[in-house]
Amino acid sequence: MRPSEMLKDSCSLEWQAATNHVFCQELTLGSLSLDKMRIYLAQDYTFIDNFVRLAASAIHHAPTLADRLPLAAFLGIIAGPENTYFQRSFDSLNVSKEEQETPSLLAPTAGFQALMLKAAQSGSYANMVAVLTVAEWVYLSWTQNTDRIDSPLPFYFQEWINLHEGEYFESVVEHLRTQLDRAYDAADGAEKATIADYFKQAVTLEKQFFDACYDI
Ligand SMILES: Cc1ncc(CO)c(N)n1
Repeated sequence: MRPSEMLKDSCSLEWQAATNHVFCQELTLGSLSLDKMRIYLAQDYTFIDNFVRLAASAIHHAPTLADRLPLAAFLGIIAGPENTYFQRSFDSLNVSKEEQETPSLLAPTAGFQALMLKAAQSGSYANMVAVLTVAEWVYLSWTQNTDRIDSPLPFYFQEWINLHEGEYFESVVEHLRTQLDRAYDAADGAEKATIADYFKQAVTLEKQFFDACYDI
């Protein structure tokens, strides 16, 4: 079995909770309250900032140019179309400049920030790709797990789905999983335990990140 599959299976309850979350179901059905979407997007924009920094560290630590380039190309999507998506959504949903730029961080957002920083500062490529793989694979999985409706969704729902499904995004997740598989295979016992810990913490935070939008 691929190490990435084994890591996923070792926290399957948390994985199911994150990838079948009511937030994702409501978003894809168009029934998600706009207040929850505003909270989510403002929190997630700070997640994206830390994701870009962690991905940049991973790009630096990847073994070869061939390993580096797919993540570098993906950062271009985040810096381009995904960033524009956030700006257009903030405008359309009337999220204030203050909420966009300096929202008070909810606990899972702060937790993710700390985990990403810790992974980057560990200097271990394996730890970095463990967190990055979870972030993208959980999103691919929820787009695959959710139901769709025939009538058109507002762009701030539809484009968030589009950014996390399809052939290109599947190739990003496959690249990250392959990087994680190799780094895990090359790790010793203690390092493997650390990688598994990063993986599970990230999955738990993904679930809590959605939960937090309902707690306010
Ligand atoms: C919290 C979170 N996890 C994963 C993704 C996917 O990039 C995201 N945008 N936000």
